[in-house]
Amino acid sequence: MAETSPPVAIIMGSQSDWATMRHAAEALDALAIPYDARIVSAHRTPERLFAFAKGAKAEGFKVVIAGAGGAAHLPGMAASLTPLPVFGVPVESKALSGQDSLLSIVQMPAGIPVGTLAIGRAGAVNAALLAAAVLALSDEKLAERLDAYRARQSAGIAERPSREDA
Ligand SMILES: Nc1c(C(=O)O)ncn1[C@@H]1O[C@H](COP(=O)(O)O)[C@@H](O)[C@H]1O
Repeated sequence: MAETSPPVAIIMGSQSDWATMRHAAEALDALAIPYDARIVSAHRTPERLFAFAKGAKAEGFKVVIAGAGGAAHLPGMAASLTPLPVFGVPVESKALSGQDSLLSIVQMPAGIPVGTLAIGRAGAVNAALLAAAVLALSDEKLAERLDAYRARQSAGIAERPSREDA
């Protein structure tokens, strides 16, 4: 099948996850990496999950970023259905502050890995940066953009703390 999809799929269990997952999208934007963002739920849209994950590689995706909260089965189920690398982002839940999401994603049985990130925004950003690092292995121009991103980040950190917040 012809490769038509962008390299990164960002999937999430619910519209409510976008507030977190948009940070992954913004990090990919900053690196000029195209992506497709979709709502896919192992619980609420299992057929959609199955179709997406079974077809993701043939569609042309290279990496999947999957964010979910609470009983966050989406990343693990996606990983069970695709050979692509899956990075899981635990979305912060109201009841348990994302501890439930984190443990649901990180405790995969040996054999079906999900690269699990931190809870919330930092995890979403870092999932995008890990996806970028994977893609940069075979894309020299992207590797340069990733280096520049890190250099800008370093340059933006003051050497001494401002005392204004004290
Ligand atoms: N964890 C999952 C899955 C899944 O794992 O398939 N599908 C939806 N959800 C999660 O339910 C939470 C609440 O969803 P709503 O805000 O729609 O009630 C979301 O964080 C979503 O990721």
